[in-house]
Amino acid sequence: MSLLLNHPAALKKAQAEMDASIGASRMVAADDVPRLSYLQCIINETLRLYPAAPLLLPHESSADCKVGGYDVPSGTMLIVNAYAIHRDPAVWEDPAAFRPERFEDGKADGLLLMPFGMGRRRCPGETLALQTVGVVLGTLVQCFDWDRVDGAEVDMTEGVGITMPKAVALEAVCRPRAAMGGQLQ
Ligand code: HEM
Repeated sequence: MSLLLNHPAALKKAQAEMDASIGASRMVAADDVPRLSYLQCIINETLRLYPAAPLLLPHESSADCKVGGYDVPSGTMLIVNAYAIHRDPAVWEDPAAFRPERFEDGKADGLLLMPFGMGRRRCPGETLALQTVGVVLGTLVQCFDWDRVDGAEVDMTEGVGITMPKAVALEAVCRPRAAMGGQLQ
């Protein structure tokens, strides 16, 4: 929501997708999420810029191995900096920019996006998490018009932690959309 408030054109585009694919006679449901392609692009782009677990979880090598030419002995703690990988300018064009369109039409397929980790210890809750985020964000976009408080840019400064909190909690103004009145009673 913070990124959408700072990028009103993306918010309008998400709302238009919601209106075209679902309309106002019912609220977005879990099985709508897979076909809301722009909403998915927004979620991917948000998890790219602000992965909830920026260093994933610590891993330990179970055998001697080589990673990127470095010898890694068995029993070494390995930390993967997904935050840096997601902002690598060699991979992502204009990496600091919020641009959900970079994920449209499979354009980012094959690029290293790993907010849920990779391999055998990848997050087992990924499907549930993406479905839940899709329904919650989709509902907020479908049912309300959003504005920043006094028009001021939302502060995106990152706080400190194993997960990445916002340093300044989000405050925003929302108004029920007239067309959704029937659903919000
Ligand atoms: C947006 C939401 C979520 C994000 C961004 C997320 C991200 C992650 C990440 C980065 C890891 C570590 C992967 C690695 O180090 O390779 C992880 C592990 C894990 N996640 Fe999630 N997760 C989310 C939601 C969930 C949910 C909803 C569940 C359960 C219902 C869940 C259960 C787990 C478990 C059990 C592990 C440990 C897996 C293992 O070590 O084998 N996560 N998650």
